[in-house]
Amino acid sequence: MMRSKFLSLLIRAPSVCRSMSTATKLTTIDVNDKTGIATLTLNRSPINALNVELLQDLNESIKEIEDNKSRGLILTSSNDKVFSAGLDLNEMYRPDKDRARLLWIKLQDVWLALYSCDLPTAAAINGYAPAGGCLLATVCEYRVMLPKCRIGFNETQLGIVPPIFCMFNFLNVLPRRVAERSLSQGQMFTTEQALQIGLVDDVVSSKGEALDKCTKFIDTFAKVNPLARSLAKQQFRAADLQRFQTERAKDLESFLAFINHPQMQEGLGIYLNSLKKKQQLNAV
Ligand SMILES: CC/C=C\C/C=C\C/C=C\C/C=C/C(=O)SCCNC(=O)CCNC(=O)[C@H](O)C(C)(C)COP(=O)(O)OP(=O)(O)OC[C@H]1O[C@@H](n2cnc3c(N)ncnc32)[C@H](O)[C@@H]1OP(=O)(O)O
Repeated sequence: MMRSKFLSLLIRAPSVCRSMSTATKLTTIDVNDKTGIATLTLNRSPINALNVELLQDLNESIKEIEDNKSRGLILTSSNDKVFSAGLDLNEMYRPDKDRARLLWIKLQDVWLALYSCDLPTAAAINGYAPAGGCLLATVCEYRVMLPKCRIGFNETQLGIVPPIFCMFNFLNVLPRRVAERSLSQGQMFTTEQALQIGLVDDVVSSKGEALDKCTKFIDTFAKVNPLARSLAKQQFRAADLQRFQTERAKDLESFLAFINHPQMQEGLGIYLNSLKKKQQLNAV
């Protein structure tokens, strides 16, 4: 209630860029008054690892942007090196059962909200985007990336089976053969490789340019009837959405079974440790 009152006040404010930031600030929303486009920024320090709270916040922000009839949604990160490090591995290692369940449900919700989003969506990938980071980038309709970053679904490299929604995203973006190979090999692509295979649409040298490119992409729909555009998008995605709904419960149980497997736990522990060790080495 308070929140919507606050929002309506902001909407009337005559600023060029109005902020609809959520109270927790794990994501922020800025709506450009000139273009009507909302920029949704991931803002969980240090590396936008997707934990329950960030995913919950992301869901609320997507809904807020849709409800406020923005003209489009641009997803980006406040970190200048990492778009998102993917799922927070601490939620999966020695997990709290209820939180692990919630984590997966919230991830499914975010995917669903973006995959079926009425608005045109674009990702300004201003840093590394492994696994869940790649999921957020490839669920959008357009991607632009900064140089010297990496993107991809590295799950199989970690002994993890990529869920079906990773497959849906890749099949929307890449030729089937490339999608299958890169998912099953857990390939991570440099920015330049990603451009070459079509995983990203463009490469630019700054975040500002990335946001401009995303705005231009969304502007290409300016003269298209919004309902027709939205229904055409839904039509393309209907079969995936139907399959997702059919398999959603099973997908959740598979995830829980998978992360609770002793071998998976051992592997996760080693991997988490190696990430921490990397920092220790850097400090030497
Ligand atoms: C039906 C389905 C059935 C089964 C499916 C099962 C599982 C789920 C499957 C798929 C969905 C998605 C899965 C994932 O997203 S798994 C996460 C994969 N992510 C990664 O592998 C990224 C690892 N991180 C990195 O490569 C680098 O950290 C990064 C390039 C992102 C940033 O590098 P930078 O040098 O800037 O920072 P670091 O010093 O490396 O990290 C800082 C700090 O953060 C910790 N860290 C890093 N990544 C994670 C993470 N994903 N979760 C939690 N913590 C992370 C790192 O250890 C450092 O911590 P500290 O030393 O304590 O400061």
